[in-house]
Amino acid sequence: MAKKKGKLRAEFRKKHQGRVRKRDLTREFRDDVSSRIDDVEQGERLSGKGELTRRRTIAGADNASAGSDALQVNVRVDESQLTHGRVLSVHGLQSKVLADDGRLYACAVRQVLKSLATDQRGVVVAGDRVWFRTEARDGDGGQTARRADEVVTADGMIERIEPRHGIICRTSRGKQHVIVANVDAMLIIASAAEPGIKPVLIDRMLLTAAQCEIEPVVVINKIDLVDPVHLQSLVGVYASLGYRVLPTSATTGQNIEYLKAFLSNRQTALAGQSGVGKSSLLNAIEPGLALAVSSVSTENSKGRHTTTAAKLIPLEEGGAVFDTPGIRQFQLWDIQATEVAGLMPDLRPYVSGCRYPNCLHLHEDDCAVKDAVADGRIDARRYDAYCHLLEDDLL
Ligand SMILES: Nc1nc2c(ncn2[C@@H]2O[C@H](COP(=O)(O)OP(=O)(O)OP(=O)(O)O)[C@@H](O)[C@H]2O)c(=O)[nH]1
Ligand SMILES: [Zn+2]
Repeated sequence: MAKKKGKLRAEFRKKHQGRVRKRDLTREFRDDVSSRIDDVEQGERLSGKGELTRRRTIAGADNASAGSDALQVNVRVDESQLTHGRVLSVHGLQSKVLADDGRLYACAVRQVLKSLATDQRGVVVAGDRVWFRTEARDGDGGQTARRADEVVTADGMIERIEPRHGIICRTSRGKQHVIVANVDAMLIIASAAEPGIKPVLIDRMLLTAAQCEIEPVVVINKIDLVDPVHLQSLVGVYASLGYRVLPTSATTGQNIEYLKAFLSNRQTALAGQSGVGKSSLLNAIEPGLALAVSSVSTENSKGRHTTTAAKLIPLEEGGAVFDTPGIRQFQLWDIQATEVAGLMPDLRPYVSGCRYPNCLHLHEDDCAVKDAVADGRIDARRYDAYCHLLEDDLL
């Protein structure tokens, strides 16, 4: 059956020279591959059993002021015939998918999903939850570009991508590219010393987490190198804003068990500048990861900085972490100057009190945010960080 469909698909692709557009979804094609797609939002009924939803695939899926729309395709299929899994990584046209039963598959993506997405490159990303059809190994030869250390047991064809949450995007040449999806939490890792703590970096990452609607946890690693008393005021500021702050030490094991439990039921992205101890923390949490982590950290630096492939690493105790160079060196992405204050919980309550609706809270008169800084309701350091962020990155 799978083979027959594959053949039909190949014929159809050939006929349309590999490019299938929505208007090409004729009855002929749908009958051929039993693909029934229902464009619910545009009210354009093509058949009765599927849906095409327009969703924002931007950082912060529901953030009305950031980024552009992209099509995310949801083809409802008979799931009893399919296997469910998580995409660990994407290599060209192949995705490595971990099925719920622990088997690894090398999957291609059904052509109709690719053709209905606006950005074919981003049709499936690490972290995606997918339904796929398993295929015989000797099928259509989808066994290329597999790394030697990956034990892939079978091939598959991704038929459905579940709706995403927690999307992290990158903009290049004016286009949004989804890097990872279904990020439940973000560890914003700083170190108490070597390198010393940089609150501005923490603030930036907190902004991005807020924009992506991802739960942040501020981890202050290498706590063994300092007297914790010196960190009290900084920790106090973040804690008073409602952020979870966790002092850790990969060396002494402080709070490693807590972190382990936290990671065990989530998909978590790790962010933080080089040398703060991201790999060391992961190794402390799961010593068995040593190889995978050190192979990232010990590659020559050129290789390490040029790779942009996102990878989801499943953990023994459940949960998984994203290892993504692009997220490690967190930059501000796709944030407009006017939305920054609204993403900061301490500034947000005052924004509506400003005289000008588009107030940037810098040099404007009658600014409620500046008034709150002047009488101590907003921490001066946080306001200072806000001004730097705007002036250095966004204006
Ligand atoms: N004293 C102390 N040293 C630590 C701790 N965690 C990590 N280190 C050291 O800090 C250095 C950098 O640690 P890594 O784990 O490689 O840091 P990283 O954040 O993964 O760095 P990149 O891979 O460059 O992004 C290593 O020499 C570690 O031994 C800690 O809790 N305490
Ligand atoms: Zn203002």
